[in-house]
Amino acid sequence: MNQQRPLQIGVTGGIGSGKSTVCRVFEALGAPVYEADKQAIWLTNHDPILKADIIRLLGPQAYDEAGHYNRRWVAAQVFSSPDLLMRLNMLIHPRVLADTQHWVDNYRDKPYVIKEAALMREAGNGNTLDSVIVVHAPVDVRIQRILRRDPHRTEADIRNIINSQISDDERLKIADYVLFNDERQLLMPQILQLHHAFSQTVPA
Ligand SMILES: CC(C)(COP(=O)(O)OP(=O)(O)OC[C@H]1O[C@@H](n2cnc3c(N)ncnc32)[C@H](O)[C@@H]1O)[C@@H](O)C(=O)NCCC(=O)NCCS
Ligand SMILES: Nc1ncnc2c1ncn2[C@@H]1O[C@H](COP(=O)(O)OP(=O)(O)OP(=O)(O)O)[C@@H](O)[C@H]1O
Repeated sequence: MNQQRPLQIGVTGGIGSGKSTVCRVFEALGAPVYEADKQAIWLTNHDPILKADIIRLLGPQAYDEAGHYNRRWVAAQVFSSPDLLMRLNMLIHPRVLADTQHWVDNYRDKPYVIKEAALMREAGNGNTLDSVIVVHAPVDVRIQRILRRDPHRTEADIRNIINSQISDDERLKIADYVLFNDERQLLMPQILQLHHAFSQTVPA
């Protein structure tokens, strides 16, 4: 396919909805995937200006003795303080957005690329995305999945994170497509349908 740029597709969803699971399937189908949350963490450890900004915002405990970003401690601070979370987001997101644009340039020959992120249009990501997929699952199912996957988190921790994120109703409003990852509907056929559609669409 000879086109100037790939379609940029966002994948978002609440904690435990199945964003990463969905992205692994897109990847197996040949789509490059940018994992914004993971890349954000990488930047907190490798971008010295960001590191200094985070220490200024949260204090030296944001990094452990070896100088690594202290995710558990930071999570305890920001997921119980909307103001701190917003300030942390404001430090991290401009860097993630810039990093994404460089990344996309590597894939001009692909029909579409995927950007997985906890925050989507609410973090300004929407400006560069052609479509947003919301992965949706009921809260109770998500909590059970996270309790199984992350033994260090309690149900109260998970509910705190859910309350720090936009509501399911708000998230569904920004969706161009919804993937239902509940226990009733099969995920694969839904993903395959989107893969075929994106593979045939030429960006405007
Ligand atoms: C807050 C931090 C320390 C929590 O780390 P921890 O290892 O405990 O959790 P993890 O990263 O697995 O995230 C837990 C859940 O919260 C979501 N999440 C991550 N960051 C955010 C955020 N800023 N706002 C809302 N939800 C978020 C994740 O998608 C996941 O669903 C860490 O996620 C972080 O530094 N986040 C800021 C980076 C960011 O803004 N990511 C989004 C980039 S678009
Ligand atoms: N349809 C499914 N059936 C059973 N388990 C699933 C399903 N979808 C996801 N899971 C499991 O649920 C857990 C959460 O899924 P995943 O990590 O993909 O969610 P996420 O939205 O990326 O999570 P986070 O918000 O924490 O980044 C994982 O252990 C995953 O294997």
